[in-house]
Amino acid sequence: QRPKTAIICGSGLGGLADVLDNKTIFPCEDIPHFPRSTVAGHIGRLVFGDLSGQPCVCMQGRFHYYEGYSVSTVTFPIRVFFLLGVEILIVTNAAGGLNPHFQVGDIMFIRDHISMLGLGGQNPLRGPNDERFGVRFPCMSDAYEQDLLSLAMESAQELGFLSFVREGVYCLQAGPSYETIAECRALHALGGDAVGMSTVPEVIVARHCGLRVLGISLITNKAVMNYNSQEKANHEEVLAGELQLILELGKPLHPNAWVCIPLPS
Ligand SMILES: O=P(O)(O)O[C@H]1O[C@H](CO)[C@@H](O)[C@H]1O
Ligand SMILES: Nc1nc2[nH]cnc2c(=O)[nH]1
Repeated sequence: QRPKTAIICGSGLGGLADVLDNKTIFPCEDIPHFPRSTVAGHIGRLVFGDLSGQPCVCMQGRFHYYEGYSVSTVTFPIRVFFLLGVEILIVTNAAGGLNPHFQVGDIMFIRDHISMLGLGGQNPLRGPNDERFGVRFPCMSDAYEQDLLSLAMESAQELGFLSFVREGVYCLQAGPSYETIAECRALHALGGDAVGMSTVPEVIVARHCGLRVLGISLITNKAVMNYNSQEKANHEEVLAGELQLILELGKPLHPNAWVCIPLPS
């Protein structure tokens, strides 16, 4: 059965694919033209299976611009999903919290994004437009679908997760270095609630070809905003994020728990 939903697992969040039933797994290196995953916490394989009885594909490990790939290579899998018949894309990521009210372990449903890469000219749709996928000038004011966001909020409420579920604006910076204190302050002043190095190019390509998008950030660390702080962003802490959330939620974990994934039928 062809998947209707694709889920991209963020840093350290590949465990999400473990909850699929009837799994069929393809390593990315066996798929023609797919990039290779080079980052710790990104296994690099496509896992097909059923989530709550619905056919899904999970990309266990994504590709990033800072790995040396162009933004169009990073987003190649999205077009493959589209051609497979996927209609809904759920993008997840690990992100640093810019909003002072956010805590480590919070889940942020993405309301909107600010792309430092995109504003700087690195848009995955740059170049000749392939009309088979979408229009030359796609709208992005509705990039993150309100209905999916409301559904996600309802699921979070049903699961009793509202105390640590937020909504906010995700900022993309190119990486791989983490932000300076001044950059964190600037991104927050611009309206950013969380910062990371992924997701936005995937969302742009998904919206171009008409996929419905739900974006979810797991706040794995608080961005350092103050020169007196001794905190230092590091990838080990980012990868521990899922563990932190599992501890917070307690066990046994609801199969869809950490992201409250709503799958519209
Ligand atoms: O966005 P994902 O892939 O979840 O990973 C985030 O975590 C890594 C940095 O620790 C960066 O790759 C950043 O983008
Ligand atoms: N850029 C960036 N990416 C992250 N991914 C997880 N945490 C962070 C962070 O603080 N900054």
